[in-house]
This record gives sequence, C-alpha cells and structure tokens, in this order.
Amino acid sequence: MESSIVKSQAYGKDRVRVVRVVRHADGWQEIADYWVCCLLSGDKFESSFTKGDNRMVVATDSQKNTVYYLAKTLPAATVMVPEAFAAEIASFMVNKYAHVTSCQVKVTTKPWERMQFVGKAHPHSFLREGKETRWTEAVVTKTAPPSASALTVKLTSGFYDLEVLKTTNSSFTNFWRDELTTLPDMPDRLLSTKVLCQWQYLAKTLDALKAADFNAVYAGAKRNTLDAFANDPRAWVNASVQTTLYIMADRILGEFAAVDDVYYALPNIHYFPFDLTPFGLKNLQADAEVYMPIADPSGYITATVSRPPKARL
Ligand SMILES: O=c1[nH]c(=O)c2[nH]c(=O)[nH]c2[nH]1
Repeated sequence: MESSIVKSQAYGKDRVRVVRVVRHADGWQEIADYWVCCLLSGDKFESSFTKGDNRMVVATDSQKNTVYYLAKTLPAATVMVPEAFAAEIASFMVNKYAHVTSCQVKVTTKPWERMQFVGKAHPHSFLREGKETRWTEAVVTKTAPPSASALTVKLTSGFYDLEVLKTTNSSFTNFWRDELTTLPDMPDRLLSTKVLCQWQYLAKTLDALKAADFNAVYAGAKRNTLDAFANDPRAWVNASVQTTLYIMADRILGEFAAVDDVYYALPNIHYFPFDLTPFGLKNLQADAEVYMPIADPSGYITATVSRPPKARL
C-alpha cells in the first residue's frame, strides 16, 4: 500500500456562494450571483495525501475567504464577468503561493434578469427565470514553477440546460438499416433538446484573454444556438440532431475569432406520436398531432468542432 503513488491531485472549496452588488450613484444597481469552485494543485501537497503532513496545505477555508476578499477588492467590472473573475482568482492563487503550480477555478451562475415594467428596466429588481446555467473554468498553470513569471491559462466557458423544442423542420431518414432496425424514416418530427454548449478560448495568456468580450461571446453562442435550431435552412434539409449541432458550432466559430473550438452535447428528447389506430384514429407520420414525450432513454449526440488546421493561427 505504501508504495502506491499519487498520480494527480487537486483540492479546494466547491460551491462557494458569493453575491456581488454594484451600486451606481444614480440608483442603478447590478448583481452577480455565483457558485465558485477553487482547486489547487502542486507536488508539495502530495505529502498531505500520503504522509498526513498538512504544513503546505492552504486550508480550503482560506481559499473560500480569498474568493470573498477578491469579490470585494477586484474592480467591479472584473467581478461581474464570470470569466474575468475566475481568471483573477486562479492567478491570485498561483502568484501568492510559490508551491501552488496550478489553480482551477470554476464559476457557475444562473443569471438574474432585470425586471421590466412597461418596457422600462427596473434599477434594482431582478427575476430568476428557469433558464440555462452559465459557467466558466479558468485553469492557470505555472510553466516554470515555483516562479510565477510565466503563466498559461486555459479558459473554457459554456452553458447547459437550455431547453428548446420545435414542432417541425426536423427529420431523421436514410439511416443504416439491418435486422435490429425498427425505427421508420421520420421525414418530419418534433425535436426537443436540453442544450449543453461549451467553447474554449484560443488565447493562452491572461493579457491576450483581456481582449475578449466574454459576455458578447456568451450571448452570441446562445443566439447562434437558438437561431440555428429555429431558423437555419441548412438544418432543415437533412435535419438530424448531428446536422443541427454542426451548424450551431460552425456559426459560433464563424462569428468569434477568439473561440478555438466548440463542444455540444444534445440529448434527443423523444416525442413519439401516440398510436391511436386501435381507436380508428390517424395519428402517425403526417397525421401526428398527439405525442407522448419519452423521458428515458434519450438520444445523446456530442461533438467538438474546430477550424480546419490551416485556418488556425
Ligand atoms: O437526429 C437523430 N440522430 C440519430 O442518430 C438518431 N437515432 C435515432 O433513433 N433517432 C435519431 N435522430
């Protein structure tokens, strides 16, 4: 047992709940509401796993305190953008502790929407809609530990649980057929999915990342997801989930040069027309009007899409 080696380790605090309010002089207020996960790694922590030696362990309680400390002391504009906040927390940790070689910070948020009254935005009241969850993860690593002079950053952002449904313009036909096939061609069907979308930023330094407009990319990823799903005619010709996924990702890469690749996981939440022929009613294929949603099992279509090698800088 004692000869076993620790292949990898990371420890810290998960689900740190922090709410930051920004109060402007004219009464306009903003809110950010986060769950933060902060994890540290470094060889010096190995003995805490293998030898019960905690001397180098920065308590997870102190890591939690740091998140609140930075939420107060960083510029408000940084704290209000999840990507910027995550990258700053991770850099702070690797800069402050020589024995921390890498820090991974994940910030998750269910955004509060500002209330609107007769088209007028309320200055300080918000509404939580049951919409998608936004998250980001910054991993800051020292390239020449213990010095923090050279840092690389891997920044990934995304959203999940964006539920969508369309009642036509989806199909699944001409698929492989053999003795195990029972599904008929579906030239027109309901399509419903719970979108998970994530993208990686091309830039690998904190300075280069500062140029990216993270909120615009997030809004654009969501807009392209919805627009491809509902409106892109390319997704109607051979309108499988696979085709729809590729078009969504291709549009994001086309719009945002800062994005290196895009990953989607799209469950195909089946809505099957209910067979009413025993009651003398036509409800299949072109006659379908009454459906039975099937929670389990669902299809599950995933892909990571990037630019062709020559198009990457
Ligand atoms: O869009 C789809 N892709 C599939 O791979 C598949 N398989 C299936 O049974 N239905 C569907 N729909």
